[in-house]
Amino acid sequence: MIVISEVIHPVGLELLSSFPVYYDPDLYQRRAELLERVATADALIVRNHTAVDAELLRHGPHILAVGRLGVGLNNLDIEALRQRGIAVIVPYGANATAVAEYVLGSLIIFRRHLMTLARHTKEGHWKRDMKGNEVKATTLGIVGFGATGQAVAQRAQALHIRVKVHDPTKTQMIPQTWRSTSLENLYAESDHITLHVPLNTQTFHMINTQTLSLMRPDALIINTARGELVDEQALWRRLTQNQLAGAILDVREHEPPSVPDPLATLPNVWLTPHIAGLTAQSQQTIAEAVAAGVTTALLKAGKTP
Ligand SMILES: O=C(O)[C@H](O)COP(=O)(O)O
Repeated sequence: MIVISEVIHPVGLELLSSFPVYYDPDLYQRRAELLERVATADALIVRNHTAVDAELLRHGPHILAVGRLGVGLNNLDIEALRQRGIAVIVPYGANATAVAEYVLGSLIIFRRHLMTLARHTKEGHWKRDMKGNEVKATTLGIVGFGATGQAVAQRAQALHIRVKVHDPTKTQMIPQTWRSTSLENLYAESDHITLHVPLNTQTFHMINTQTLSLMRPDALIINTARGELVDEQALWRRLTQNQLAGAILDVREHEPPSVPDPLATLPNVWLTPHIAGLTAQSQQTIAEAVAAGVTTALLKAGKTP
């Protein structure tokens, strides 16, 4: 039995249809039932809401493979999975284009004030005095140089944006002209900063009062990675002191954020519901890759459809 506890593109269900599948896109919300369901599971397929931890693995003694319909792994206890010898299927890079297009698209729209102008114009105004800025010759600081950071850098270069990258785990892969001497310098030099690192103990609240103080007052922060990378209270303080141009946040410390949401009241903060990586194309590619990976893992373990 393959248990799928969060939403998957239909192509994934089709590809897995030769195996018995239990699919409930809301199952992650009912933990007790999920723990019962995994008792007979050979494989589990999740997005970012299902905590695949020691407790779940205890309840799923037969699990051979875990498929992740995305690339962030902070909801998976990787060490526990490794100890059990469970195959972890991750479609690395499959939503990099989606995220990179979101980052560059929203950056241009923000710097040209296009959301405000489109609203004003529909309201009957003809306001031609709100001059936007070009992104050409500005500096984009990219934190993290995995598949997504690389996709952002390539597109930024095509737009004649100066690219600065910091990723101590991939220094040799970063072209010399893109390398930032330190994270502090990247923060200080960038007109726009975009985060593409995983959430872990080192990256939790990496954007905080101290690091925000290094940034220029006209800097824009874009976070499409994980909400917990940003100390939202510190960000709110910085924004309300007019010490930052704005923030584009696709991910939040709590999802959905609790109401009232102080950040939502600020006009220079744009919020989207964790969709930067979600396009028709990325979801299809991800489902195909995870279905193929889970199938291979099950066949290898002698589980025939
Ligand atoms: O980790 C990811 O790839 C993105 O945050 C999307 O996550 P999701 O597919 O679990 O929604």
